[in-house]
Amino acid sequence: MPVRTRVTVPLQFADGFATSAEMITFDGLSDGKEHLALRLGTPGEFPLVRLHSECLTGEVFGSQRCDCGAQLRESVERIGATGGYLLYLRQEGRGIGLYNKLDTYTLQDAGLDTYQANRALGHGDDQRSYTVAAQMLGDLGATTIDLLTNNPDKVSQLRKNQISVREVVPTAVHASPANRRYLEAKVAHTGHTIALPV
Ligand SMILES: Nc1nc2c(ncn2[C@@H]2O[C@H](COP(=O)(O)OP(=O)(O)OP(=O)(O)O)[C@@H](O)[C@H]2O)c(=O)[nH]1
Ligand SMILES: [Zn+2]
Repeated sequence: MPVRTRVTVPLQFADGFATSAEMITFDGLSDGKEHLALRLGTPGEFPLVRLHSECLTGEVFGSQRCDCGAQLRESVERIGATGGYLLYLRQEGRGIGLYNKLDTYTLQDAGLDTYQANRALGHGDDQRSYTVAAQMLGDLGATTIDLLTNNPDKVSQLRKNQISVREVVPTAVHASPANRRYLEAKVAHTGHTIALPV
């Protein structure tokens, strides 16, 4: 499954941080979606990698209900400094899609947590598979990596798919009054390693 295109794109974030990324596309990804890899800095023997799941509300519009926008911004800078890859995975709403995610927000506003709301609408807690991410890393020749995440499921799924995760590097904690319940649910429910301030 080959790399299709590599093209350099200058980036500038809302806070002024500027860098550039090589954007990499792929032919024949197993789920047929347009996942994207960003090569940042100069990847060494053990590139720093983030599997980042799409969140249109958080990343495009700055929604404060989650930490996705801040994590994306942080990841680009940190990976660029170390050298590695950010895989931008088209897995909106932990795999249920944008409309379904917004439906779950209405239930969260009525008191359910993020996982209860998914289940109430007939979805799984987390429908993401990282098989395609492992395929992309294989194509990039990045099969022994350090992984930037607080999500233990990303680590275990990659390891089951022939990616050797040497070190798990936590992201910063981007807590705010608006996303605190969401982060607490992740810690309680899926064992995310997020040290929330008391
Ligand atoms: N269903 C649902 N999805 C959400 C909600 N809030 C955020 N998301 C989605 O959750 C995903 C977050 O992805 P990631 O940034 O990879 O976060 P993560 O799984 O916590 O893992 P790390 O950030 O690596 O620790 C994105 O696809 C968001 O769209 C929610 O309340 N409900
Ligand atoms: Zn989000």
